[in-house]
Order: sequence, then structure tokens, then C-alpha cells
Amino acid sequence: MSNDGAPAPLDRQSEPTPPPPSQPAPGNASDGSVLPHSNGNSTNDNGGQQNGVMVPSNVTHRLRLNPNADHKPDNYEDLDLDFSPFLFSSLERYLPPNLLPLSRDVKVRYMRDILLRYSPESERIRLQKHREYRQKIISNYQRLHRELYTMHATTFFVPSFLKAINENTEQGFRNIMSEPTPGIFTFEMLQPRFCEMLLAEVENFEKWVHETKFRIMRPNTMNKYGAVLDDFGMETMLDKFTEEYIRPISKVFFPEVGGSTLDAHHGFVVEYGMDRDLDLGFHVDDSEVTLNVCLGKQFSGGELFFRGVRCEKHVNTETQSEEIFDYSHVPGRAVLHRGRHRHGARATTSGNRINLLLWCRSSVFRELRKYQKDFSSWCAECQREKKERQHQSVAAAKLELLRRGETAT
Ligand SMILES: O=C(O)CCC(=O)C(=O)O
Ligand SMILES: [Fe+2]
Repeated sequence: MSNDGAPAPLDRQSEPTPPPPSQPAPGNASDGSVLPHSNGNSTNDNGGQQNGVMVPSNVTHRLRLNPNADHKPDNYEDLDLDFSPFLFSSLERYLPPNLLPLSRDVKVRYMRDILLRYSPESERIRLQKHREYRQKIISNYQRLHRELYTMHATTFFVPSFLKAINENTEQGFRNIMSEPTPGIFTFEMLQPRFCEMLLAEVENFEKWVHETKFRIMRPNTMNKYGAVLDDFGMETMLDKFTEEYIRPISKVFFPEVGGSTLDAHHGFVVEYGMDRDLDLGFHVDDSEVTLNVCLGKQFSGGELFFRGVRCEKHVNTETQSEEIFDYSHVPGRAVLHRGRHRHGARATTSGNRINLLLWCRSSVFRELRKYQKDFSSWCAECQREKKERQHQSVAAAKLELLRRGETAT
């Protein structure tokens, strides 16, 4: 696909986006909590009497307007829930203070009641089906390298990357990174041995898929090959990957797109070659921050091309010459960029190229974005329009001053 046309939004094919952890703010209560918006006719509610009006009991459930940053939320990973356990941990910080010391069960019930109102039935069924799909794979697929399924930082990452993560300072990150164009960071990340093991695991998984004729979901709307790592058991490991290794960097370099609140991910591999996908058209990712690491093998071509960051409204606006940037993949080396940084991948002209992708998301950022129109802190076109407006108002003020000067003389 050409890089001149309009970028397509690249969505993941299989999994719906989790519902937001915070509620929209239709009515601020005086105690700083937010009264969730509801017309009260949800079929999941138990009726209750309030002020003489029949309302569902959970209409009275409130969340705080701002999260309690000092509160350490419970872990919900061992429970069988109809939403992601991480969503419950995020949402817990928004609970009214009197609920925080209560048992997990009480908190889960409270939060679930709120979440259910924002999750349509069809979405819930889809989530449930997807959970069953994953469960089927996980209970039948024989893992090749068990050590890949839990985080072993020293065998996964190169020492320079681990040192920067431990330092956790902007300078420490800059020491190992290059930023060849604003907002695109590249750095050595994965150990060659880890890349080899992950390649072998993916190959083993695909062999199993082929032998059992299991119909798997592909990673997104544009790749016909590749596999979703979260679907065959790597979700917990990739959660840690996102929270402990990508979020600290994103907090420093991408704070304006929710870099410090990344709380969900979609992890997958994409495969290119003569017998695989050839290239990837111009698109934006369904992520706030994307990590893209080449795992190998031998290949030529496959360069990434970037064309500036844009919000939804401006996604099809023209590219400025300074926004043109091309990057050639190097095995083990990571590229970190905003999901809204328009990009694509040129044809892999020989050999096979396999890349690890981690689309990192922030549910807080997604929720807040719904109430905003101006994204000049990260969209280059919003920024240009804002400057233009400022320029025009300065010009108008100058003209007005001149006019006043003329009438005074
Ligand atoms: O092939 C690549 O390196 C780019 C992949 C990509 O942009 C994506 O999957 O979102
Ligand atoms: Fe992408």
C-alpha cells in the first residue's frame, strides 16, 4: 500500500477495548465524587426505592472525581471476573474512601455494578467468548519455552536497558536512546537469546495451530499473518512488561498521551516475507504508545516510514516535510512512538521479518479524550491551527492599535 494515501486506523481484530475505569462526569456531587449517569433502566439492576422513585440500587454508587494516589489497590488477578482484573485495580483508586478498607468481594461488587452500566450486552458476550477462546488455547497448547511466560528481566533485556530502567531518570533513558526525529525513540532492548526463544515459541504455536486446524484470530485488521501473544498465555508477562518497562519511559517522553497511566496492552507478533504479509499500509495504531521490536530473522527491506502525529480529526491532513522519517529495523532494537504517529512498513523484499508489537493503552487518557477538542499538546495539526489563531489575534490587535493611533492623530 502506498504511503501517500489516507492512514487507516489499525484496530485489533479480536479484543474489544476495555470499558473506562472512570465515569463521565454528568453530575458532580458536592463531596467530590461523581454521580454516574444512568437512565436507570438497566436490566442488570436490582430495584431500590429512593425519594419515592424506583431507581436501580447501583445508581447510588459513586466514584471520586480524582483518584486517591496514595491508595495501593488490591490485586484482582486470581478472580474470575467479567472485566480485566487491572481495570478493577485502576478503578479502586476512584472508590469513595469508606469503601477502601472493605473486602475485595465488596469492592468488586460495587465496581462491577458501575462497569456493567457502561458495558453493553453485546460487548459482554464478546468478552466472554474471547475468554473462552483463550482458555481453549491455553489448556491445549504445549508451551516450548516456559521461561517466556513469566517476566525474567535479566534474560529478556540487555544490561544497558535494565540499568536505565533502574535509574529511572530522563537522563538515564536518554543515555541509551536516540531520538532521530521528535517523538520517535530507538534503543537496544532485547537479548538475542530472548529473540530466538520467542521466534521458536511463535513457530511452535503456529505448528500447533496448523496441526490441530485451530482457527486463530490475527493480531489486527491489517495483518493476515502473525499471532496474538496474549491469546496463548503471555498476557500476565506482557502486563508486567508494559507496567514496569514501558510505562516508566512513556511517563517521561509521552505524558500528554497518557504515558504515565498506561494500564492495558495488546501484544502480538507480525510476520513478513514472500509467503507472509509483504508490507503494512499507512495507519495509526489503536494505542497511546507503541513498542515495536524486531526479533529477526534475516531480511531486507521492511523499513518503517513515519509521517507526523495526528488526532482523529486531522488524521488525513498533509505531511510537512520535517515530519518525513524512515527507519530500518535492527534485530533486538526497539522503536517507541505514539500510537497516533502515522506510519507504515515497506515491503520486506527478501527473507523473513518478525516483529514484536506492544500496543500500550491508557483507559484514563481515553476517557478524558472524549471531552476534549484541542490536542495541540501532541497533534501537529491542532498545534498548527492554534498557532495560526494566535498569530491572527496578534495581527488583529496590532491592526486595532494602528487604527486607534490613526484616529488619535
Ligand atoms: O511491521 C512493522 O514493523 C510495523 C507494525 C505496525 O506498525 C503495527 O503492527 O502496528
Ligand atoms: Fe502500527
